[in-house]
Amino acid sequence: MVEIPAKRRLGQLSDVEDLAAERQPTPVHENHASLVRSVYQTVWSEFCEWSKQDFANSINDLGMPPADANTRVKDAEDSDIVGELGQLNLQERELTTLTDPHTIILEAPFEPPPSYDSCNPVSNNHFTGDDASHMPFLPLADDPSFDWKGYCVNYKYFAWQTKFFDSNLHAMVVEAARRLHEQHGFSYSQIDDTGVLPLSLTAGEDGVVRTVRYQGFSDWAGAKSHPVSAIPVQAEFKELVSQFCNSASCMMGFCDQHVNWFPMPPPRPVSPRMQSSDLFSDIISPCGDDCFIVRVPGNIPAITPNEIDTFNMILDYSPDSSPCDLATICKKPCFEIFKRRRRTLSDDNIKRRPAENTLKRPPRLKHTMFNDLNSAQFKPNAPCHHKGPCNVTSNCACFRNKAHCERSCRCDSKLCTTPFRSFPIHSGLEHIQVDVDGQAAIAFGQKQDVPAVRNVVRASKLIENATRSFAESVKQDQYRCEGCSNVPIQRQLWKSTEVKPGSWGVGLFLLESADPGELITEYVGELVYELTTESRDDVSMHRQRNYLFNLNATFALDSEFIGNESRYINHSEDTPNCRAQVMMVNGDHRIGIYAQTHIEAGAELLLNYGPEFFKAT
Ligand SMILES: C[S@@+](CC[C@H](N)C(=O)[O-])C[C@H]1O[C@@H](n2cnc3c(N)ncnc32)[C@H](O)[C@@H]1O
Repeated sequence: MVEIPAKRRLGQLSDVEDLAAERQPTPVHENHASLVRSVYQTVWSEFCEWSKQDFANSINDLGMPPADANTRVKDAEDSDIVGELGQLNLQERELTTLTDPHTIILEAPFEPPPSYDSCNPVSNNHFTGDDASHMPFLPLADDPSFDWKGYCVNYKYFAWQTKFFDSNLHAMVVEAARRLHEQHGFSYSQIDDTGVLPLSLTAGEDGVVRTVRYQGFSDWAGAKSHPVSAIPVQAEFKELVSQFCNSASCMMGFCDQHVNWFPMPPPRPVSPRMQSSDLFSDIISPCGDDCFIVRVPGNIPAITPNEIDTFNMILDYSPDSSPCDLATICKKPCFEIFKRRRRTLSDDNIKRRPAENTLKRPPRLKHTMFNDLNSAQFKPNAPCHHKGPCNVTSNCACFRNKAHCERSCRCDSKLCTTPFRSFPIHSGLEHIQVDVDGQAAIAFGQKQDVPAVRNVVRASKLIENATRSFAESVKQDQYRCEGCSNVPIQRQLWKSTEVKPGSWGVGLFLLESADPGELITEYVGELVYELTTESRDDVSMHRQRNYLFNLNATFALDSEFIGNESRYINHSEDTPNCRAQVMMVNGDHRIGIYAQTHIEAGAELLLNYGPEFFKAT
């Protein structure tokens, strides 16, 4: 019998995977490694057997009859057709049967087009930091004038030496892990601890549990189901949660930029607050014929222990989810899930959530104030009066205090950075900010360095006046903040554009007109550190095409490999019609492209890249 280490005992569980491990029967084999080896070997031989047939089918799909065991692939030296075009004879069984060889000589009547790399479309910045030390491929390998030796200095390995992803190997490892987990009660870390499988399941970013999600798999019937869903939900849960962005001000789902900086805290079990009958009130329409609101649950079929575990785990963390949602996750009919929930969570033990209008208001502070963990050292900033964003150039207190803007900086009028607009009123206070719907007013006092001045103004008369004059000011467009481009950037209110041949290679053209100061688009790409900027520069300098944008003291934005249409905006020193501006948006620096003059629909967008750009390339 294998001893479960003390830290894995119930009541001291640190994570979901441990929980999953606890729910499984204790492994009965003395030697984990030999069991893992034997399961992996079985999977391996099943897979190889299947892949032979799969290979034959693939060849068949290409129009060739499947090769039999006697088929011999011709050696290169046997062949008299190597390097020549031939006609494929589909009637023949031999793999290399090509007939009627002839050579075609193409005379190139035009210059080859400049080589373009593919660029994946994205709508927001992605954090890359530094490129890995392995090189995916040698760029410009067919260009003798490229200094490939100099370029290689930036890397230690070729990717195939260290990071070669063999999807067949992944499929086998995942299937072996599934069998070990489901049939023998192994957790992922127990499997990894044996060191038998050729790939680690849990090794952070490179662990199969994570990378398997991005892989395409062949349709191997040997795996019980698709390998991704074959991973037991219990073990995947913690991994999945960590993929969500935990930045309160980020508006992107599956945000790639903050995930490493603001990791989600580990999930914690939640007490149920809804009795079974309460669940009906949340459903607007049935999810299908099996929905619990239309079908009376009768006898329900038995389910496997693993399915029960999955169901229990989801109830632990999300007990008040609708049965319709639970049914989708558990892949079971909705009425069945409802019945199981009622059986598992008895109404007698559920303390109902009070109806909304009986909710007790939490005690309020008398005044809304800053709440800083290090309050003794905390010095609120005076609002900025400089032009442009809070950055290294402005060197203002917001910038020096880092992230201070996100919490407190509501810049002075004409520089506001949130959905608030500022305007003066005659109230003895410096100015009042009213939100765009005119719902609330916040007063700023004369002395911004006293925290208490950020009181919510309670005098309803004042709010009423403020709201009225705000509405008037908006109508008259008097207080339009020229520098306030955060709202359009946050909401990605981009203009329609078109990419087509422009003044230099490909360019970007407006499809609708833009007025001065209007946001046209955001320059997005990879956030990279300086070292990576330098190594990427080797290629862009050689090609004379560069998509790097200096963002701040730490990062550059590179839209060479991922980006949006803004990467095609060409340069003009004398007649630029748009300008780039680095904005601090909810704590992140982002680059907005704004109209500098009135731009008619159809015009090419032109930006002044600045004096350094063409010196560098
Ligand atoms: C951000 S990209 C602009 C899109 C680029 N035209 C393309 O085809 O992908 C910047 C590159 O465009 C070219 N470029 C843009 N404006 C230029 C100009 N006024 N003079 C020379 N080259 C220019 C340079 O090769 C520069 O490195």
